[in-house]
Amino acid sequence: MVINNLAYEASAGSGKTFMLVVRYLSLLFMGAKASRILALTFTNKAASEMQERIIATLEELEHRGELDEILRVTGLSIEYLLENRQRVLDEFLNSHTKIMTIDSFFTKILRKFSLYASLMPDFSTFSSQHELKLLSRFLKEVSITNQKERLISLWLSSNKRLSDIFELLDEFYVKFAELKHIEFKKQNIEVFEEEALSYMSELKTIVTSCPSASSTAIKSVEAKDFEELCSKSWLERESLDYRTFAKCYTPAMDELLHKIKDAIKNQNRGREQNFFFSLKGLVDTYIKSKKALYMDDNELSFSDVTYLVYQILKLLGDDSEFLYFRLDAQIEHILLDEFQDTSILQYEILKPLIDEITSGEGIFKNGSFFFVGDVKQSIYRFRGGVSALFESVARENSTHVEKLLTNYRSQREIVSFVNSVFIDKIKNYTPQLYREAANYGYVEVVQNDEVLEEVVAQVKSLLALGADIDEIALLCATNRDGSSVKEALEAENIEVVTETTTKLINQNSVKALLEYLKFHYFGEAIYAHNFFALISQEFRPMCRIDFNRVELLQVVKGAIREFSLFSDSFNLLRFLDAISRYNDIEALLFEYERMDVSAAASELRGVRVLTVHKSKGLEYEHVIVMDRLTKTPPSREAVIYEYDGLTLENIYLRIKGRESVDEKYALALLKEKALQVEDSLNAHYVAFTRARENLIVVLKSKESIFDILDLRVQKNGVLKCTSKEKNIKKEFIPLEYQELFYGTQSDILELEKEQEGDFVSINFGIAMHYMLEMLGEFKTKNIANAKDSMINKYGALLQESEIKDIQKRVEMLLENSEFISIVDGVCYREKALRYKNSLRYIDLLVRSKEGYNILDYKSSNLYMYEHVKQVRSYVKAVEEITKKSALGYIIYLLEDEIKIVKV
Ligand SMILES: Nc1ncnc2c1ncn2[C@@H]1O[C@H](COP(=O)(O)OP(=O)(O)OP(=O)(O)O)[C@@H](O)[C@H]1O
Repeated sequence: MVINNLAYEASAGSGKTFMLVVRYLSLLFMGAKASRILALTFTNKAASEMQERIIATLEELEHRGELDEILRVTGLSIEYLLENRQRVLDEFLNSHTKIMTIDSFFTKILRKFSLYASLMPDFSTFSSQHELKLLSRFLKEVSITNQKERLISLWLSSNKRLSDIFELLDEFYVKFAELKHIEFKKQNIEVFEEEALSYMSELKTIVTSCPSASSTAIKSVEAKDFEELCSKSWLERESLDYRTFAKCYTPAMDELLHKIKDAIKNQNRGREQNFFFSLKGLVDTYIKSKKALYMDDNELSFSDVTYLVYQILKLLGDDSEFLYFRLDAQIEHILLDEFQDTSILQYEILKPLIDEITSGEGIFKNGSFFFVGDVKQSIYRFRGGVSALFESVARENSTHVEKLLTNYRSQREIVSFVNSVFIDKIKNYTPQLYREAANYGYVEVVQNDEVLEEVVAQVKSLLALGADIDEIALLCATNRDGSSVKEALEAENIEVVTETTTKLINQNSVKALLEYLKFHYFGEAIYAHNFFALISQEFRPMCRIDFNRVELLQVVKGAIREFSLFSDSFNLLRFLDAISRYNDIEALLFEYERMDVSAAASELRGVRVLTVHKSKGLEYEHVIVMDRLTKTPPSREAVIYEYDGLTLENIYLRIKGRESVDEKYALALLKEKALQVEDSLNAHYVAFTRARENLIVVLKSKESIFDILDLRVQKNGVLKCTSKEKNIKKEFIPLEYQELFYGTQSDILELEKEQEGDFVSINFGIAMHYMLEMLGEFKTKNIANAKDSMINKYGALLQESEIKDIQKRVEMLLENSEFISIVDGVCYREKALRYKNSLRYIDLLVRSKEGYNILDYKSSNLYMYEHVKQVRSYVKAVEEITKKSALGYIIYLLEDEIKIVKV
């Protein structure tokens, strides 16, 4: 039976994702609505793959391993499942599913409650210039607030690059909630420096006054400044009674040694306080710059989104139920993948939702909570993932935790090899069992300092043995190594698939659709020709589509249908899903290059070259894991964060040699090093467990990243490549695709649907809106300027008579006393206009003493019913969010009258 509150903490390849899909399908078969199941992953790739896995499992249910598990979990009969499979699939494909990344989910929450953060709901998370803009704003702000000195001293005192300081600011910003309890005070560190130097001079006196002191001893106690003093190697010692000072040693020297160490320790601590004090001060400025950026440009990074959602949650305090009320109304079941990578902040945000479900007191009494993860695969500590969270969340929610003991992915040789390598390395490692049928497999550990050559030779030998090229993966440590491998393989005419080639936007079908959209937007014939070339069809003239009348998603769906672009089904589904996240055609066309969505794996050809981090959750028949091509750079992190379980206990400034004078710091450093080792072990564990049949590890003889594993050169099992029947592409069944529905803007700010045949031109409407925006205050004296701005921008698209007409309508508006009284208050104008002319959101929001007025301008009253519906939804949204009363008005600026309709 379904256990409502369940987690799987299990090793790689044991079927966690498998169980997640089983869970999802079991819920569907038991009657849960797909729109009420929230399934969160960490990457877009994982989200798309889960979606596809659900579809594929339903399509091939009778042949899938999942079937038995669904039967076990649901207690339903096989006949029932098979009879209902098509219905469940149809419902799934036609519902607003909620399978997405945790970042997208938070973005949806923020859109819904954006007014709490003084944001418009149409903020963007895509801008390619975001970091640069932030840096320039921050520097400006630093200069205005006279903090240049502070920034420079911080920069100098940490020996860091400016970009490192920037990274630190961001770290502090992300960890703001965890850092709250730690205080920093400015200190005078010179006293400690003087103190240390004066003890040093006493020490020097002792040594130099000893006639038998060696010249080395005398040189050892010379220091012209504090810095030189700190570089003395004898500071690492507990006593000076050793070779260098053998001839002049007295116990008084040790007393001085400890006094010097203490003074250095205090100086270091003071320096640390000053550093963090300055940093914290700058963090405020940094946050201010961030806020300015998202207020002015409506642009946010994902960490801003998480930060703001958290802030809203705290702001609402006990009222936070309100925040979740509307979400809860839609979410009945929560499924979380790769839970070990969840950060504390992310969990804090999810917690009220989980609490509601696990307490059984929400709207849905039968809600369920399910999460899977493997602490051994936690490799995102640098992003704030704290693996201890898994255990603590399970405890806190009284979650039933189960293990999965058998590896369903790999052959015996690989399972045994992994067990033998990690049993003594990873804490609490439980050896995995292997499937009965998995009696084969091959593992080779090969040492060759010519790593690239070896890797290419290995790939060639796999191919010669008949390996399917799409089933060979090469895992490397860095992107740069990936590029080198790619070049080396391509030089041998071996096809390669890398992250760039796997980008969705680089797939032919998607490229074609983008060209299609460009043609309809820009009107250049070249795009139309490109489109037909990419879909291998003969050119034929097309009528241009007006994006103000037809939704972007409909345009793309229309093109897929009209040109029968069904062969690349999964990529097209991914594309449809991805574009539903863009506000409008401009946002898509100007930012699609940053679209972080990868192509469906089944559609690509070549050896997969990817970093270990990117290989998480994936599996391949043949895996080659290679050593780093260059030396591992030393850790550059300036700050050490010391955690006790989930609590950030302390933070330290990394100072060279500090560990020999400060025990607390030395302990923290040790802990940090142990964690780094753990990270590396986990990364190797992830890498080795990706293989199904054959695993080859290529290592260097010196400075190998695998040194911590004590690997020995070996060959186990027999290298075999069974060439399987290639996936024959199935006929694509046209899907009735619907925009994935996350309950955000679409329900609050329903898209305006202007229909064909509007009698005034779209350009006319756009230009009129623009002029109204440019007007600023609603005063007649502003008309001339606003008109000029409008002509500047839209003059070329308008007839002279239309310009006059617009001016006349605006003048009439400003003479209308009812309008003037409605706009009496603080006015917030449509920000999305930056992206040109979007008519979708609230044109004007007026905050008055009584509440809010929402105004929507229209140049024609042909679609009054639609308009009223739309503005009503705005009113409802604003009232709900602000808890103040709101009134909606449609302002018709008609040819010869102003008509105001109150909704
Ligand atoms: N009960 C099962 N019966 C049949 N096949 C299974 C079962 N569980 C898992 N598998 C298969 O084993 C492979 C590994 O499963 P899955 O990817 O779910 O493991 P995982 O625990 O999520 O791994 P990782 O932690 O490495 O991401 C998949 O090919 C999956 O289809």
